[in-house]
Amino acid sequence: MEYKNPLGVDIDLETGVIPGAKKLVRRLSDLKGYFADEKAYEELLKENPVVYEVYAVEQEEKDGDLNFATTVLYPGKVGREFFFTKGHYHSKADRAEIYYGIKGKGGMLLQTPEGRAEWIEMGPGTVVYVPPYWAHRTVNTGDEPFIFLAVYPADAGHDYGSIAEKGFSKLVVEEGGEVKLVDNPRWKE
Ligand SMILES: O=P(O)(O)OC[C@H]1O[C@](O)(CO)[C@@H](O)[C@@H]1O
Ligand SMILES: [Fe+2]
Repeated sequence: MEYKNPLGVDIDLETGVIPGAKKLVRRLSDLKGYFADEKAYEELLKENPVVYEVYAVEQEEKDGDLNFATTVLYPGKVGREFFFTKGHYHSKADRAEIYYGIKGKGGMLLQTPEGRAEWIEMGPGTVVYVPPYWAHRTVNTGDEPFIFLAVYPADAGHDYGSIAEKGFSKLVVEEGGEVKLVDNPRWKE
């Protein structure tokens, strides 16, 4: 038997950086078609801000193993809609996931393939259980970076397809200084 070596790393709780992790950067241009307000998107694209960064420690895609990653999701809006991660189902749809809030303020938007949406507020210390089959997207509803940890099966994979095409059934927007969930006009089952 070949055993893997255990690993301990210290997440920088201020910046979300995991030393030695693989870094991925997603700018606004990587989120084309994702935001409802296309005019506001084109306008902000001139600056093309970084929307989020991911620091991932990933294993081979094998049954039984675990990956983990921090995400630093920056504050901002496209029109009324708060900055978010792309969001995905898992390629192996029955794989679950755990999120843990580290810093800042936000939430998770989840939905079933039929479009039943749930919103869970997140702050430092919040644990979110993402059950099998639920798509998940995190949203920054605050004015500082929203940082969290995700732990997910190494063979879960990311299925971005349907979310990229039609989004979630709800949009997370600012209305009169408050966070509101409204129907996404582009959503269809
Ligand atoms: O993969 P997305 O939807 O862009 O969101 C990024 C975050 O979600 C994960 O894919 C985990 O579900 C992580 O890699 C990262 O924390
Ligand atoms: Fe996931």
